Amino acid sequence: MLKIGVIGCGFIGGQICRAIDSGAFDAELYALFDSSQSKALKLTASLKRYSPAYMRIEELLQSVDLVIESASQNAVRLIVPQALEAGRDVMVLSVGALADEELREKLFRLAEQNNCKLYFPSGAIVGIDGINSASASEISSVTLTTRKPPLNLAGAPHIEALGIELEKIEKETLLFEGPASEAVKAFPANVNVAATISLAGIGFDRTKVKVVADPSLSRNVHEITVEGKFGKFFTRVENVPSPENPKTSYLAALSAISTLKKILSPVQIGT
Ligand SMILES: NC(=O)C1=CN([C@@H]2O[C@H](COP(=O)(O)OP(=O)(O)OC[C@H]3O[C@@H](n4cnc5c(N)ncnc54)[C@H](OP(=O)(O)O)[C@@H]3O)[C@@H](O)[C@H]2O)C=CC1
Ligand SMILES: O=C([O-])CC(=O)C(=O)O
Repeated sequence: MLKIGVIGCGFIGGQICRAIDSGAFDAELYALFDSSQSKALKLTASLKRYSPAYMRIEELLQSVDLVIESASQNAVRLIVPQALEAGRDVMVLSVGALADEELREKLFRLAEQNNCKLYFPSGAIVGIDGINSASASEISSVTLTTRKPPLNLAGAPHIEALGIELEKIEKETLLFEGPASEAVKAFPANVNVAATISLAGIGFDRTKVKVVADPSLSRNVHEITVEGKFGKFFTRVENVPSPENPKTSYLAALSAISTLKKILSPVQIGT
């Protein structure tokens, strides 16, 4: 059985743990880590089948087969290189960290050198399958427009730096427009999806991102437009936000669970 260690026990980590705990996978939830030990212990106490140990990172990396990062971009920088050096496969949710070219190249090099897999789930968007297919030929443009209820953007460096008063936004307002490389730094907990799109498609500098605060919304909406030799496609998803962390959409957790299913399955559907 595949032994799994989850780093980050918030909304996505919790959903992944509960899915494994349901017994639906040929996998064992073996270890947890979170910067808040009490959060990890509370999660363990809520499980029925498994009782994952709370471990120091070094111990966790020596004990599991697959590491799932569902913590933060900082955790990717600190922990994922060590995980790959230890020969572990890694699923990364805080994909925005890979906008850093040096880190990205390091992770890809370590994965190759150590014969490890790096998995980036589709997250809160639909259309990564199409971008993957289209990228087998030429893609000319990719645009992501993310619309969220204003308060779901709270705490983002862009909002803090510009002193934007989110609670005073009364109509649809464009807050950011620029390349994915800048978007993921401006909104590290809101547009990791821009990084996933960049990795699948035409890179962080050519992928265009708009972030819009819209007080008429109750859902996190992501629209993607892709043009290339294949033609053109447009996707739009209206995501139910997590009640625990409304920046994050429920679909992001489901995509991680689905990626785990794909890893364990002999049958692979979709690109
Ligand atoms: N790829 C995608 O499509 C999506 C990606 N995400 C990203 O996935 C990640 C998880 O999201 P979500 O579950 O909603 O987040 P939560 O905030 O609910 O949970 C994250 C947990 O990880 C902890 N944590 C943060 N940094 C570290 C660290 N360095 N080491 C150990 N624990 C850490 C946090 O602790 P504390 O609260 O103390 O910081 C928190 O308990 C986030 O980075 C989020 O931005 C989210 C949605 C979509
Ligand atoms: O969950 C979402 O809607 C998207 C998100 O937060 C991210 O990509 O970081």
